[in-house]
Amino acid sequence: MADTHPCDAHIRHDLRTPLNHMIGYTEMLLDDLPPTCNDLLSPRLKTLLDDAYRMLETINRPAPMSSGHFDGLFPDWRAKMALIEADFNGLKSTIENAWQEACPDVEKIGSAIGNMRALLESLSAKPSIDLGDARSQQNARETATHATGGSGHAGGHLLIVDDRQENLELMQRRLIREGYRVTVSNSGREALDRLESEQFDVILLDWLMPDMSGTEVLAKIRSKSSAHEQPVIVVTARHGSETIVDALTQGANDYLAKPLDFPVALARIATQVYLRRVTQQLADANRQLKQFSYIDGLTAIANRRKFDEYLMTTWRRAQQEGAPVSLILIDVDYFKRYNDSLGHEAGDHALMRVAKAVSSSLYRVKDLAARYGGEEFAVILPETELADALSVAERVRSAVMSLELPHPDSTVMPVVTASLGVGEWRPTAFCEPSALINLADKGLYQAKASGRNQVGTLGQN
Ligand SMILES: Nc1nc2c(ncn2[C@@H]2O[C@H](COP(=O)(O)OP(=O)(O)OP(=O)(O)O)[C@@H](O)[C@H]2O)c(=O)[nH]1
Repeated sequence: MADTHPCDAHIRHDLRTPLNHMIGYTEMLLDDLPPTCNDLLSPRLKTLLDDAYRMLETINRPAPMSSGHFDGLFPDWRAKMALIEADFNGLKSTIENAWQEACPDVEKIGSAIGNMRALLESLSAKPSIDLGDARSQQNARETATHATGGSGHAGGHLLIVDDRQENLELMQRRLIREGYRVTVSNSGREALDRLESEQFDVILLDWLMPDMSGTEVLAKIRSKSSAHEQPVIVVTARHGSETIVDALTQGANDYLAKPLDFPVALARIATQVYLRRVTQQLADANRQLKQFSYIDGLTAIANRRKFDEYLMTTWRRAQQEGAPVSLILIDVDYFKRYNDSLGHEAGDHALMRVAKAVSSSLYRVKDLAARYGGEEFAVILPETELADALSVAERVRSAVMSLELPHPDSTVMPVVTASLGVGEWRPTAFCEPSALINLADKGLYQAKASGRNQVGTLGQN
């Protein structure tokens, strides 16, 4: 239903608040009734709920309530209020006689009814009703405090943001019973502080709050996380489509209207929790897939694609910082002969061992060993000068030879050996990584030409 005037909306909101509390506590009591007193108390609670919902219909009725005398605008309120009070008194006397312990929240229902009566009386006492008065009287009666807590199963971690303590308490208790972990904040500011250090599956955000409105809180949340990353369900007492459209266009994932229809609220919360989980799983799977796409299937070290990307990243950083980059190219000697004499499977096995020897020879996290292609490997050494690169290359050469993999057909040694080429470059603005690859390749050619199983270099650019 659309509110007819902004003042109407506020007065209706103020009237709905104690009524919603009363309905919420009554529904909870109904849910929790022990079987022994179910037959006795359940009809009384249902009658109370029916009358409360009738009152709610009247409050939501699209008649202007912001000007004129309240009794003229809402003539049947006394009769409706009296019915609710009579229902409650009957309920209370039954409970007091026998079921006090089973119904711990009955006093909360009573105090919500008391608040409702006081608000209606104060509106009725005015010569003509006025928004400012209605709000300040209600606010004076209800102090907003905050509470945190809640434990439960891994149903999801929820943050409820609402300036009304009763709203927080009601929702928190009901959601905890559904298996959620629930944290509450009584202001947008406090909620934003929490978000700095805590993660929530879903945020239930009250739209109308005094210090920082739901709109502002949502804007701040969306400046940091998308709707996929941080679902937000706006909870609004305004039923007009304008508010709902506003909330959704500002990035809310969904909305709930007050008074909360609890089963509907549960279904919507569960949907958002589920969607967030699925989105996270998808993101994890994509991350993993990306990792796999960078790994060589045979040797399990970085593949050529990773090599190309990492060399480019290293190159760009070195351009900015004026740092040197060194590269080692490694070629297994006479590997065709190895395959031919011992078989392709033995060749695969040898390549796996060589890859392990190369990567084990690197001590810094930022150094990258990759399979460059076939029986060729490469090592990228960021921020490394030629002298240091030459000693890493020597370590690699020695590690390969020390594997002592028999190579009956090699004219270098009777074991698998490798030739290595090393280059160092300080990249300037206009040169590309291919220059460094060419330099290292010339070093490799030199190593081969000089008899293999050695490190060759043409130096630095
Ligand atoms: N088993 C196996 N062999 C491979 C693999 N990739 C490339 N090779 C073989 O490696 C050999 C490389 O041969 P060449 O390029 O002639 O080089 P080489 O025999 O090492 O000779 P030099 O480089 O001059 O010492 C080829 O026979 C390829 O089939 C692989 O994944 N597994």
